[in-house]
Amino acid sequence: MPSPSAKTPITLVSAPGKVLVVGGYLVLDRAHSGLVVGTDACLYAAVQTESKAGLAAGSKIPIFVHSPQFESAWWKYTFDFESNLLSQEESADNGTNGFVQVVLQATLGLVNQYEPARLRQLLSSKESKASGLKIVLLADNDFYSQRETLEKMGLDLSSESLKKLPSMCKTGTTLRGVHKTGLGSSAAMVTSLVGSLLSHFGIVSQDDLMNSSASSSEKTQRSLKLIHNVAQYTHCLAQGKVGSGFDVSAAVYGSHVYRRFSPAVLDSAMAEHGDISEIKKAVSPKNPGWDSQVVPVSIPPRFILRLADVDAGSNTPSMVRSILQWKKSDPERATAIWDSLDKANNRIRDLWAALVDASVADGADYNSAVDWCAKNKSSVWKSAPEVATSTTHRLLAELVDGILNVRALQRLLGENAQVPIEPAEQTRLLDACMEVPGVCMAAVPGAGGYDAIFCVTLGQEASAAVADMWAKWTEMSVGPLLANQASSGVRILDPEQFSNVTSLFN
Ligand SMILES: Nc1ncnc2c1ncn2[C@@H]1O[C@H](COP(=O)(O)OP(=O)(O)O)[C@@H](O)[C@H]1O
Ligand SMILES: C[C@@](O)(CCOP(=O)(O)OP(=O)(O)O)CC(=O)O
Repeated sequence: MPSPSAKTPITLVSAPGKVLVVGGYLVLDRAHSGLVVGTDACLYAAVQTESKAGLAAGSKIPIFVHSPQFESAWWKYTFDFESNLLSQEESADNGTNGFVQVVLQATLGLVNQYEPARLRQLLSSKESKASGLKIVLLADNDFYSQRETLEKMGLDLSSESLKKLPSMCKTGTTLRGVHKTGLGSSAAMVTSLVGSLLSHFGIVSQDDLMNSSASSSEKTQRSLKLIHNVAQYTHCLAQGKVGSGFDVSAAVYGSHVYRRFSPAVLDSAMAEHGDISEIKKAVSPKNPGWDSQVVPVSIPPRFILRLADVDAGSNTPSMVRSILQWKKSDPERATAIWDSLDKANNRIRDLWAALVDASVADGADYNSAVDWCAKNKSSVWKSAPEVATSTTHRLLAELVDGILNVRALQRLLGENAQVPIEPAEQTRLLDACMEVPGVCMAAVPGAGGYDAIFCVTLGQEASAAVADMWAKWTEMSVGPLLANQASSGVRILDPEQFSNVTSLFN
């Protein structure tokens, strides 16, 4: 008879997806910032310490990682706390998961530096049983295209159909084969896994991940910063490059205005990634080299962010390469476009802030302006007489001009660099979105291309009208996502509220 397993509570941590509303390309340079919105679609990492009979005593901790939504997605590792080395022992189809591997190696190495006794305790033999870690990774459906699943179920590509899918449903394919929707699965996965491991081993306290926000206590800020720094480092290592990091920052802090960190902060850790003491120094919240800035933003009341993927797909790294190459080859023209785009992007950020202020200063004016604009096309807002009398009405009309200006500059950049940032097919779709009454913003997020679009609508009716238009659009297949904007970043959840997660640990 095998002896029953002893288990610790499950530590469950989630991290949101992202939409870079404005700031694509510019945010790669610390001189400029980007406005990033976090979504209520999240990645989840659940960790449990499991002690089982039959595990060999020694210095190697067995780790089992499973992504049950994918085919062939489990990996077995051991972490040796004497040598600080992670080894992959076995996996489905001999596959690897570079992101998971790098996070486990660095985060367990750090736990072993901060609290060596915690890892050793795992293997201290109790009744001849040693312990291992079981980790389950899950994602909300919006991270991956559900087109094929809906097709197999005989359902159309609509929000109503998506709502019929079980939450965190199986994708029917592998991690390599899945079509992503652009919410940033790797950044959210890395952040949730770093957060759950650091929290499981008590390196950051669970309290710090409950209601954390950019305005929380100094101790909470330190915990978030540690998770941020480890997640940025491991994400860069797994990607093999140091990007702007806005996606990891959104996964940690939720919606904000982001200014990137100077890449030099990771030089030593990236160069000698085997040396855990260098990594510890690099990721320390006290390391002054982390100069990224996170300025929280509120999304104006009654704004609804709607997202869609267009299932054509663009290669962001190659677009980035081409844009930067062109920038180098034509610095004068590029600087002029960069400066204009920077101003246009900042204008959007300022208008959002002014609209939030206006909603507080005169709620009645705010609501009546939003009511009126929600029923009319954005092209007529600025010629309505209310522009002269209502602050909110004027700001909404300026926001429309603002996003049209951003789009025009993105097209100009694309034409100059010969990169399809807002290709003609997307222009036609976005123009049609702006024609729907109550739509105040529509553009391509992030790097642009054929990946996705976002719309900001005033209220549910406009949102439904946009979804209707997408369903009828024939030039490209427009797949709505269910996600909305959300304010929270990385956070700890009560596993009891997620029976679909806890059932995977039985
Ligand atoms: N649910 C998941 N479980 C395990 N790994 C995941 C999961 N989702 C994403 N990943 C990791 O992230 C990688 C995808 O990263 P990438 O291609 O950069 O996409 P994205 O742009 O969505 O971040 C996958 O190959 C895998 O290593
Ligand atoms: C070009 C960028 O500034 C923004 C890219 O944003 P996306 O949201 O398009 O990113 P992916 O999810 O990787 O496709 C590159 C960067 O900042 O890293």
